[in-house]
Amino acid sequence: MAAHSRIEAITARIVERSKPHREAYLDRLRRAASKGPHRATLSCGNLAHGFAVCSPSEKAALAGDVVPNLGIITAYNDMLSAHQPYETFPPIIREAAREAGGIAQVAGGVPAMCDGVTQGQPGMELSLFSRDAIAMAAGIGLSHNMFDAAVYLGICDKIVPGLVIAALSFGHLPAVFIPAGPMTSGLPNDEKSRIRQLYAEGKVGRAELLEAESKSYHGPGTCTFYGTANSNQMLMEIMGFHLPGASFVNPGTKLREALTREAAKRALAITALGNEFTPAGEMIDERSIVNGVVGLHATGGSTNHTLHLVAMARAAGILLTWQDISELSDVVPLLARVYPNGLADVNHFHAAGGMGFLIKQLLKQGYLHDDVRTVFGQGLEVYTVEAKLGADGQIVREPVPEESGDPKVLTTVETPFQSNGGLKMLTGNIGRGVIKISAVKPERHVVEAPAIVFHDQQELQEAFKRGDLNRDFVAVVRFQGPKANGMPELHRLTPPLGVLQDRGFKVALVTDGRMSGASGKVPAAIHLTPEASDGGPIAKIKDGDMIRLDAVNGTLEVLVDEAELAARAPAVADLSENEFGMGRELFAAFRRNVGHADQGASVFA
Ligand SMILES: O=C(O)C(=O)C[C@H](O)[C@H](O)COP(=O)(O)O
Ligand code: SF4
Repeated sequence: MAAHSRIEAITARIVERSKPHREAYLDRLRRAASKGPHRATLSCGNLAHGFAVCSPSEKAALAGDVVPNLGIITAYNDMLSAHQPYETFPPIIREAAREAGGIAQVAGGVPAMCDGVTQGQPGMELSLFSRDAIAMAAGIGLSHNMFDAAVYLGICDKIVPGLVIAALSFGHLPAVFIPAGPMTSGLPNDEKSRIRQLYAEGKVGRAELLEAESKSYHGPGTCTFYGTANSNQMLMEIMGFHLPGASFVNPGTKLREALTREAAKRALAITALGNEFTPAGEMIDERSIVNGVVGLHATGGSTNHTLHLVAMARAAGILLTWQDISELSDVVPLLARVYPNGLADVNHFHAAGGMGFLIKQLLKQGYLHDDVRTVFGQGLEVYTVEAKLGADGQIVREPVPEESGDPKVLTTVETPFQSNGGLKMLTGNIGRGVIKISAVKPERHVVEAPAIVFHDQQELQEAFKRGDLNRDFVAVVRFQGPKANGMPELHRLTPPLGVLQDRGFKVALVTDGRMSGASGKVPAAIHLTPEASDGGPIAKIKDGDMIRLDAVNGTLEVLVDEAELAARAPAVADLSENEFGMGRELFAAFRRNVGHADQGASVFA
């Protein structure tokens, strides 16, 4: 079915805008691909180093140019529950490669930060920059140029975006992303958040809070809320980087291992040495990017992707804007209710029909481009399935049912939870920002209240503890942009602002910083650009100024006379504390060179 007319029109606009960049990108990619297989361009010395630890038969194979070699880029570490399962993946991939007549080598590792561990801590000021550092690190691994395809082991917030930027920078190579799957369900996310609010009010102690947190985050796998990490899994499947049905199968299961083996074999099958050559940079085009944005809206995905998708697209010469994202949100229905947009978690989403059901529903009314290339072949129709383990241990893929397994979690395109995706761009005299309202009650979509200005989230938390915030107000938390301090997530603001909102006060947040993909219930205008440290008007707001946040009409205004606002001297913040400690001194060049939020907050362009 042809794509929805508005989606076709927005896609065509992106194609037109991107043309010079995309054409230059594809030209570079095709020149690189023409030199493959890439080992043939290496000297004997290069090769000898590259296969020094391989077996004699592997050396003989790698010395030639007919046996495909798979590069593994791994983001394994024990800090992220989601990435810990990757410890055992390389030997499984190597064995699967051998079974398929190929070879696999770990090309390199990349760093991975758990935003849950660094949330509210100085380390969070490295989080966004870690995306581009991950892309660089993956590039270092791939630059050995020993490979005919690559598989990427990464799941969480900045890791998948960084790996996609690398995969598209090495777009002449096929790229398959291999997930490890979600943690099994523990303490429900809404119960965890209730305990957090009780702790913020001093009604429970640290022991009760730690018990609740530990019951929620209790084992290997991705945290089960629908934050940035699980939005990444959705994106990788709907954009065709995952195999069909791979995203939300729990780690440590036979099906998980079978999917890992299958992904390794599939990557070897789509190299230039075979008949289905699928270079990543040709596979991903404007339609794939639009499909990703559609999936983000249809599932109420993380606001972080208003940064990451822009940066990822740019790596393939595709220019995606917040206006595109906002206009797609206006037409794409919300079909999933997963925490923080509901009470369910990703395991419930998967059990209700998961990605196969979602893609089938969106294809039905042309919300997705079906005529796209994927690692599994041509078109998205083959993704309207559920992957299961057959009696012989092989993967079988069955068409998803017509009905949702739980209509309260995953609904049909005929009966959406909302007629739009709830991720809006905001414009006005404070600059440009974004707001996700899929988790905000309708009566809070418009907030007008006096500003209270803070220069970091700790100040707000202290004011809350002093009892100074029991009133209607808009918290303006500024000097949190990429040039100021790396644009941290300010997710620790969610409990106090949630308590005040539950007490009946009209509260909202306006910041040049970020929120977590797990944030949601409080109206928050985030990613304000230009940021306070870059001449942004947010630096001119004073305590008591009336702020009007209107998510219905997409506006954000400080209600101050234009001449007076222009005449005000911008506030200045002392950021000396943000320049050193916990590695921040290592990222000074990133703070100096990072681009605007609506350009992806990247150091690359
Ligand atoms: O968006 C994602 O995927 C996240 O990683 C979520 C946040 O970064 C949180 O920090 C982790 O959730 P909390 O335990 O509520 O702090
Ligand atoms: S989902 Fe977020 S909090 Fe959970 S392991 Fe990944 S980065 Fe850490």
